[in-house]
Amino acid sequence: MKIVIASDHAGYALKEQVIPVIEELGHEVVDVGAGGADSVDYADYGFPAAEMVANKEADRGIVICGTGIGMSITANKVKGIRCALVHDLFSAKATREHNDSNVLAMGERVIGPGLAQEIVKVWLETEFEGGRHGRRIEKIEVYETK
Ligand SMILES: O=C(CO)[C@H](O)[C@H](O)[C@H](O)COP(=O)(O)O
Repeated sequence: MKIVIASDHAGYALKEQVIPVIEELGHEVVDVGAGGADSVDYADYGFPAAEMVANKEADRGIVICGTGIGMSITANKVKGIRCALVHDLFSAKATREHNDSNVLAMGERVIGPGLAQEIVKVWLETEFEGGRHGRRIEKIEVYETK
């Protein structure tokens, strides 16, 4: 898959730590910044990443800020995006199986790199279950067309 990744300054170090994990799994990574730890605004990086997924220029996205909250709010403003803020392995698996989340948000100030790397692996490798969960997602998509 092609995976777009974005962070602000507060997620930059974790972004650098998860990129090799994504590549080791055989995926292509497109890094849309930030390019360092100087203070920036998460929306300037979260919107371009989410738009790449929504426009099918990337298969999935990973967005990282200090808490993951600003990035997840940003990504979920983009039509077609189902961004899950995840800081545990159960949720990483469940949000793929049940929500077919297409963007993963994490907070560098919340979890360490080891857990974040495991979350990324589980999130990338877990398939959507479909069935009743597909019906629920369709209701979100109908709402988005209003
Ligand atoms: O938006 C956030 C919080 O919801 C992100 O965690 C940001 O990374 C954070 O707000 C940045 O804070 P800073 O004091 O400007 O480093």
